[in-house]
Amino acid sequence: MKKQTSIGYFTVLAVLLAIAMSAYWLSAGESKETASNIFLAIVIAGLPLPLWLAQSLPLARGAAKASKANIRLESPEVLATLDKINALAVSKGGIVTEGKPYVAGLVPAGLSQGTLLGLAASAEREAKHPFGQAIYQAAIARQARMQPLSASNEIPGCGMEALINRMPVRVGKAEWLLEEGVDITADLLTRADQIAQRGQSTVFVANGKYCRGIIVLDDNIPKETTDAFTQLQQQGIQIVMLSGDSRRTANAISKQAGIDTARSELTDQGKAREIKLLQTHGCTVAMIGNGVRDEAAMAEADLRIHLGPLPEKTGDAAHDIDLPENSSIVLENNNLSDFLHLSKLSHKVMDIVQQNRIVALLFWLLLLPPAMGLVKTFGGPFLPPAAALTGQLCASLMILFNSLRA
Ligand SMILES: Nc1ncnc2c1ncn2[C@@H]1O[C@H](COP(=O)(O)OP(=O)(O)OP(=O)(O)O)[C@@H](O)[C@H]1O
Ligand SMILES: [Cu+]
Repeated sequence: MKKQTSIGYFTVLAVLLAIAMSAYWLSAGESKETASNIFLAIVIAGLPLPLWLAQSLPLARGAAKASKANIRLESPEVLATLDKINALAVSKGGIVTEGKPYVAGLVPAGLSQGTLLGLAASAEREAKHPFGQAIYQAAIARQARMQPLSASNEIPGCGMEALINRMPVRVGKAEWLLEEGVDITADLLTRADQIAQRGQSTVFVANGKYCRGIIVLDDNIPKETTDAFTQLQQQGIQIVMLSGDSRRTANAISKQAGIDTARSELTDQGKAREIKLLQTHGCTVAMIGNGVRDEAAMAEADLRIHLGPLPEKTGDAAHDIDLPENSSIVLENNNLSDFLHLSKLSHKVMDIVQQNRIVALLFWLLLLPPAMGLVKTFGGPFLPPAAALTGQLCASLMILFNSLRA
């Protein structure tokens, strides 16, 4: 958008300059015909067509290349922003990790493992959070005995509460259970800390006021993901993980994944604040988020990246590409290394834009002074409009061919 208005400015300037100079030469005794030629030559030489092509051609070329690699861009201008990105914010679940958590251990307190799992799964039956779903699936796989629930309520960022046998059963993070008045023994809290230091997540299960144990959840970190992080860091992009999980778990995972900074125990709004904080520190931030809970943070980021294929088309052809959650970039191959390739492409494209702008500038410097009559003051001719046109075409062609290298 900004580019568009500056193109408009340059056009107005060229016309004003043309009027002023032809009026000047008319008053200096030149014929009307010469004056109108001067007017034409200045307008043609001053038109910002090459300057406009300088950016739009390489960007369009880059966007076409990206599209071939199954990378959808909101607009080609996304590449210009991407060139400036120096921080990448990522969510933990589903971005750093595979996003397929599984129950990796049970730490019951005074009951059997099966009973603990069955109790938690009974509460998690309708859970949306991947942890809840993993617990429910594990209980089915292990044929743990489940009880009917009369009501349940999932509290985002905290856990699940359900009414089972007229008793409130809660499954979630320790801080939340403690707030709800649940007693958690120091021993269990220590166990959870030790588990978290391995990069696993823990959720506590409470029946009424009593904590019945811990469920340990694990989620793999794909090697391709850590490789992509390393290479992005080599390109000068710092990786920041934003997580709702505990500090110990988040720190351990970020260490395993080779991530620079981890921010943990964050709410939706907390994640959004972290993005703003990065920006006030001078960072241009891209974010790869995960689902509805990251929408607030995504909205703050300079670039919003969606990892994974586009949702099925609903059949209305009104929008040719309907990017989810206002994404700027969709990596349809669900591959983080595509972001790396796109980032490299953006640097190449913007280098070419820079060269093109120099070409456009040089031709201006070459054409405008003679068109204005600078050579005439030294006894030479005015620049004929046809020569101005040839010069502009020449600049545009040079820019076109240079842009093909993108
Ligand atoms: N249905 C649930 N069952 C059990 N625990 C839950 C549930 N929903 C949330 N929690 C607890 O709340 C914590 C925070 O959840 P949140 O969705 O904010 O982050 P996360 O999924 O752990 O991490 P990230 O945001 O990095 O992917 C979880 O780590 C978990 O302990
Ligand atoms: Cu920074």
